Amino acid sequence: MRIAVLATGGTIASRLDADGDLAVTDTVAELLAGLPLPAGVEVVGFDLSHQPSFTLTLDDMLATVRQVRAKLAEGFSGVVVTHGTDTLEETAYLTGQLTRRDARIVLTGAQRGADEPDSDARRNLTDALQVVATSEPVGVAIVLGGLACAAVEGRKVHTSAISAFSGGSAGTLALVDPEGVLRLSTAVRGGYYATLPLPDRLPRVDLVKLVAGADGTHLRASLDAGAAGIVVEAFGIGNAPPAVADAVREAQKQGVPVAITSRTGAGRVRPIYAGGGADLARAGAIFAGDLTGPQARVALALTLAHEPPGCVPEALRGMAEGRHA
Ligand SMILES: NC(=O)C[C@H](N)C(=O)O
Repeated sequence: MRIAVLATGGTIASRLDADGDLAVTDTVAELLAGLPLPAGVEVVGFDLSHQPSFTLTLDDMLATVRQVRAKLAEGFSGVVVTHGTDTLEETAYLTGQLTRRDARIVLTGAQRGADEPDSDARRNLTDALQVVATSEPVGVAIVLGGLACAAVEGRKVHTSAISAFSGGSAGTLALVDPEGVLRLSTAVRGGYYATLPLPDRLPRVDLVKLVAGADGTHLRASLDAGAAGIVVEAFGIGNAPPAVADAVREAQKQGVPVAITSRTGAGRVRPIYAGGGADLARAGAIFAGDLTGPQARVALALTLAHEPPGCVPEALRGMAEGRHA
């Protein structure tokens, strides 16, 4: 089985520089040097970029997905992407919606630099190769800290712990250790735009997190900045003060969709409170299921790039509910 390893940068490829700061240094050849490979696996490495993931844009991430699709089209059986963990969930969500749910694609990274004695860099890459090459495909996944979660479910939940990713309510797809891969579940969401050509670029979509006493200032700033869509991390089950609903109405008038998520990080949003979510829904906001703010932001950018304006709400709900385009 031939596996392509696409390196983009991140801590997995970083070492301390002369100032004592972590900086991306390692090439894919250095990442792979001396790495134990699963039996029957041949690996070919490609350097896509050398960036910490906090500098990546959605279009950089789209370029990575383009390379992932290209490698599969060239006949590679699977692809591993090495990536910084800070924004890995965005690239993972994008990849997960733009490729087939059962494709052999794994994204991985590390929490400790490659020159730390207890670095997780080599272990995570070894685990990623095990998962991507396992006999029954696990699907498009994030592998870090000994577990795999679905690419469209994963989110970074710890600043420094080795086990920094969670699959949220969807849980864990598989455990991975030197014994091998132990499958636990199957992803039900993902692959929404797997069969369509990739868009050339993704539109600007902003994410606004609400705090008590918030008004419409930040939504209006996003409109002024030319955002094509806005995601709000609202309170609880999807509530916001009336001033935010006023800003949603303004966005609606300008043809800019606003999606509602919850800043709680788990559970589905529903428009059930008078003066809160019910007013947001009447103002035209789209309730984005249980997507996190960053997931909904990528999902909204994807729907805006693929759909005529009238179909954006339905497509966004479809992605959140695990339907397929
Ligand atoms: N652990 C990491 O990879 C974090 C790093 N700052 C990055 O995202 O590039």
